Amino acid sequence: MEQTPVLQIEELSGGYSLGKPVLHNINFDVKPGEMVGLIGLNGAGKSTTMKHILGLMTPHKGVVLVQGKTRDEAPQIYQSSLAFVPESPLLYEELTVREHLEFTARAYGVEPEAYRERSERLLDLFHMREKADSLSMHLSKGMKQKVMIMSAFVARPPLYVIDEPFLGLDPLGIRSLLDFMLEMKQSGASILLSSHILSTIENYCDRFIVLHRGAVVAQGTLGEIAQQANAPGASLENIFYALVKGGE
Ligand SMILES: Nc1ncnc2c1ncn2[C@@H]1O[C@H](COP(=O)(O)OP(=O)(O)OP(=O)(O)O)[C@@H](O)[C@H]1O
Repeated sequence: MEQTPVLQIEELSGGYSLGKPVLHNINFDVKPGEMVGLIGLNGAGKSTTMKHILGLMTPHKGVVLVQGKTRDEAPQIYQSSLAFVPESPLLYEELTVREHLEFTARAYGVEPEAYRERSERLLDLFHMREKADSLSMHLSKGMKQKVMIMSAFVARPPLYVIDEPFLGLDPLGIRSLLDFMLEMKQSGASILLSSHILSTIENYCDRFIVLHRGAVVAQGTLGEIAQQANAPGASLENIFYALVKGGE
């Protein structure tokens, strides 16, 4: 049976000014338990797509549905159904790591018992226990990124929107993140992940959306996009190259 998507993007055109759209007629969805990779060159429109999903930008045309509703139809359900990990960490300098986790847990209405269990596990998993009571302004770049990631995972929403999370993480952090995303996926969560590290995401994502100059030029499983690129059996990197070369 077809599962109802957690995220549906239908005919989305949008951007920063009405006369100059950045996204052109984008269609894709993310179903429960799926990890979908959003890939594209610098400036292809990945972050802009994510900003539309988060409701930070208004579509010029088309809709974004989370759990079947637009943000205007059900703002509270929409907002509490997703967590975002931005490309660059945005933290409150004078809050500690633990305070960030508590703050997010409260905002998402996480029960205290669940919060304790989740936060303890995340502190261990991301090797941040030693820094749990440090102010965020005293953390390294990678540690700040870890706080953003841990905050999203403490909330446990049905949909994670994750923008280039690997930059700045050490190899252990990357592995912890990938393993934890797999665990969330297995428990039914949906993940939309953008990254340029194609060799890393190739084996983790169920499907890929290839954006080029603001339009979807291919989407599907690795095998499906390989067919679309006329590159059967190729690696994600070579498929991607075949899809976007020429357009440059
Ligand atoms: N705040 C902004 N105001 C106007 N134009 C913007 C703004 N942010 C991005 N753009 C433009 O929108 C287009 C898409 O940018 P976007 O940030 O979505 O790309 P991206 O795929 O996330 O790229 P990257 O891989 O570099 O993060 C680019 O042409 C960019 O110049």
